[in-house]
Amino acid sequence: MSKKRFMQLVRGLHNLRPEHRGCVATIGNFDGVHRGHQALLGRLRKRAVELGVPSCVVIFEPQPQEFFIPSMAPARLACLRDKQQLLTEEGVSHVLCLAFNQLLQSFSAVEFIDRILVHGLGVKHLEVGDDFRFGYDRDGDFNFLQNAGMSQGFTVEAAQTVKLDGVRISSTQVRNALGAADFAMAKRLLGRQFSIAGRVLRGQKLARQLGAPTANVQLKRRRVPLAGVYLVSVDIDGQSWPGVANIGVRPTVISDGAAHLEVHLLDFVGDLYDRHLTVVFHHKLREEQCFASLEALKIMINADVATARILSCI
Ligand SMILES: Cc1cc2nc3c(=O)[nH]c(=O)nc-3n(C[C@H](O)[C@H](O)[C@H](O)COP(=O)(O)O)c2cc1C
Ligand SMILES: Nc1ncnc2c1ncn2[C@@H]1O[C@H](COP(=O)(O)OP(=O)(O)OP(=O)(O)O)[C@@H](O)[C@H]1O
Repeated sequence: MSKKRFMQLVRGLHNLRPEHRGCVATIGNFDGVHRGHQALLGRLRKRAVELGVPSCVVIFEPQPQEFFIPSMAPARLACLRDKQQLLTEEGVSHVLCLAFNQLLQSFSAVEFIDRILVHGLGVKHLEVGDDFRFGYDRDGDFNFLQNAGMSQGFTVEAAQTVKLDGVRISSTQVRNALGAADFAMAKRLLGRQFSIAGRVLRGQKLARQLGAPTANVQLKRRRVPLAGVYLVSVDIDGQSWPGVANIGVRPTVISDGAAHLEVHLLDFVGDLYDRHLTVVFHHKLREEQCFASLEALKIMINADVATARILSCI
């Protein structure tokens, strides 16, 4: 059954309207919306129904680690658009996206509760994970929230940790699985296959000369948790095509130094510019390499395509 729903994105406290107030809420990065997040969101949904109020997820953009030390921040599993999509599928009524900046990072736990939860959202109930911490120096925890809730008129509950094979599911664990090209493990942690979605941009048109036209999927400088050449399938308007994808800086050709996602769809004829694609990753074929010539790169890409045909049985 399709879970297609409507969700409203509210950017910044100043855009909150009276109808957003009096909700049940949760807070966090929700990068990738893995199975731990999904369990928490299930509880949130249930509470919203019981209390007859909307549900709200408070997220930050950039994510706090990206604000503090951008170069050390982990790769993103999901950009804001992906999170919006995934949280919509989880039945969230609205997402409050706060800019994580100097001001927000300076909020003490008391200020955070006061300004965001009480004055901003008029929260009735808060659902958090049992390890949740917040506020300047992460000095607010579950007990702190519960005490604040008792004096400010909201309830707080902690969701039990969701584990897989005895280990707490986390965005970090998903990134590690992807880094190791363990797509089966990533699927078990996410509850779905890992994919990257984006619009097709115009490339340098070199790929045609290499015998494998590619769709360049926009990454908007987002750091992704994969690098190398992969067997993929590509969803376009409900149809799925097998393909090979490269994520990397393309050392063989003159490039801008940024990571690109390029995908060649097997046996596809047509124009993909400006279309929105979802690239689903299945298997790592090899690392990206710097070849001595375009001819050598062409031979390797042909070999990648041949391997992909064998693996996807076409
Ligand atoms: C399956 C596949 C494998 C690739 N492997 C490499 C590689 O190992 N090294 C590299 O420099 N570029 C690699 N590329 C990227 C090509 O250099 C790139 O597709 C080409 O430069 C065309 O770019 P354009 O689409 O901007 O014209 C690969 C591309 C594909 C589709
Ligand atoms: N496995 C889990 N079980 C239950 N709750 C979880 C689980 N993982 C995260 N949560 C809760 O979901 C909310 C959002 O978590 P958040 O995305 O910030 O962290 P995370 O998934 O643990 O990722 P990271 O690896 O980056 O710490 C928090 O309240 C957190 O406690």
